[in-house]
Amino acid sequence: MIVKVCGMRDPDNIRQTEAAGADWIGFICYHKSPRYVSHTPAYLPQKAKRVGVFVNAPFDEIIRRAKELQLDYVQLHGNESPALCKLLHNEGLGVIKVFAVHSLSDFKQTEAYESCCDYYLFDTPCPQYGGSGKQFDWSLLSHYQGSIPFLLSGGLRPDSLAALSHFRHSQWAGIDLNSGFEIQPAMKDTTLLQNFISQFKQNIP
Ligand SMILES: O=C(O)c1ccccc1N[C@@H]1O[C@H](COP(=O)(O)O)[C@@H](O)[C@H]1O
Repeated sequence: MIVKVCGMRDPDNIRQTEAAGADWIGFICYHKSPRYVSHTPAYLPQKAKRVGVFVNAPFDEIIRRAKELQLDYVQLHGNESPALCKLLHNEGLGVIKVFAVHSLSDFKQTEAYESCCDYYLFDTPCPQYGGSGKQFDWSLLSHYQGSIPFLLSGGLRPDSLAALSHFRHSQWAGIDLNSGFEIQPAMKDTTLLQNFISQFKQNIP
């Protein structure tokens, strides 16, 4: 299982999060977010994959930030088209398309992205596009029958372990941790993260 920790910008906090066992570390490149990363942190993850989070950004901006932050993946939270995903994929970037899950009809939209995405991320709908701190109804995911693996996101917290241990889906590939582990926006509690990640990986390998 992949454990992604998102919304980071402080160099020491990034280093400690990587040491805590995060497989992927995310940088929010959306200027309206309180976790916005305006410049390249003095430390970038070396072992963990680097993920940039965007909301309706133009192709050129995504490519510029991908170079600056040495991104492995781009995570797209807006109305990005399959054509844009394809262009980014052709540039050598891994593509994670995000879908806000309101109802089972939302899974229909995923079909158009199957040939251009590496992962999907299912998140809670919110006006700010992400970082809501709220969980959605995971039982809706039983209606997702696509071929692309997905990360589960939205409001995961230190006390989510029990619920995660009961969750099952053949395409479930990982989780995304964000505001539920913060001391303040963009600063994670790395002791909480270390405990959570080690228990998660022991129980759900
Ligand atoms: O965290 C943000 O501020 C943010 C803003 C805009 C788009 C995405 C954002 N974060 C992503 O939101 C999800 C869920 O976060 P949370 O656990 O509910 O706080 C996660 O994928 C973050 O990458």
